[in-house]
Amino acid sequence: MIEVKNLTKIYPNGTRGLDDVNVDIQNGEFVCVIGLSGAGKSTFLRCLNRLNTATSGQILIDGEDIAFAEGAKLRSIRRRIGFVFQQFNLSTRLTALENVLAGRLGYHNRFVGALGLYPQADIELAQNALDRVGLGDKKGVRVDELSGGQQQRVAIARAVAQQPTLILADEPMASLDPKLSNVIMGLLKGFNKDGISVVVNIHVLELATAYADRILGFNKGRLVFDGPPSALTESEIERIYSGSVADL
Ligand SMILES: Nc1ncnc2c1ncn2[C@@H]1O[C@H](COP(=O)(O)OP(=O)(O)OP(=O)(O)O)[C@@H](O)[C@H]1O
Repeated sequence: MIEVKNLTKIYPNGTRGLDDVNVDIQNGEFVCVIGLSGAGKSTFLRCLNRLNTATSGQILIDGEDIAFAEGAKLRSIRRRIGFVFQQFNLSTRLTALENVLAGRLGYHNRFVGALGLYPQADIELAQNALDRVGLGDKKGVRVDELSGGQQQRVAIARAVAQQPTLILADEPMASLDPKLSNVIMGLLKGFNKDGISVVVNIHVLELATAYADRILGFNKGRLVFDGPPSALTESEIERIYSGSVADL
């Protein structure tokens, strides 16, 4: 369970990326985060796994506050959180399997990755993850020879190979042909059904309402909606999307 309390992020230039956000996310939930560009969706996700550090507040993951954790404590929490980026963040000169194996790095010392000395159990886990995203036959292919959609599926397999309790996905379809949106959301939903909590930033409202158990709506760094898709009335949608992008 994730408990976010009074989370505020003020960037060095004074922008409030997050403004006093309070939210609990239960184990196994599929949460979609919506809002205009600049509303704070990425800041929220990046604070949850500490790619960004908040200015104040708490982030309790299973009771442990990670908002300002460092060193071994941060590493041990982070390895159970998979992150899927808009731009995939793969090592393009490595194969699909090597990229997925990188999801295991948090479990080993630094020589294992550098020398490619992954245990057989990791190789099987990575192969299974690639099979689950439908790319088992591409394991030996360099990822720069794969399509964007295939690369994002490799990135999802890497996150899954971490054996995470939580996957965070920051606009995972934004760099892809819209036709692939349902493929990516479907994969995330499948892993969610296995018990992994999923939080996805998404700008397509119809996809958010189709897949989410719960929607979080941000506006100018503030959480202005928290509820199931069925509670997302026209007036709530207006509240979430009020203000122009230029104001933010
Ligand atoms: N590194 C930074 N330095 C200063 N301001 C930043 C930084 N990163 C984000 N911001 C600002 O913080 C606010 C929230 O940005 P954030 O990227 O979290 O929004 P978002 O909802 O994810 O938008 P998008 O959908 O465009 O990615 C915006 O006003 C943005 O300009």
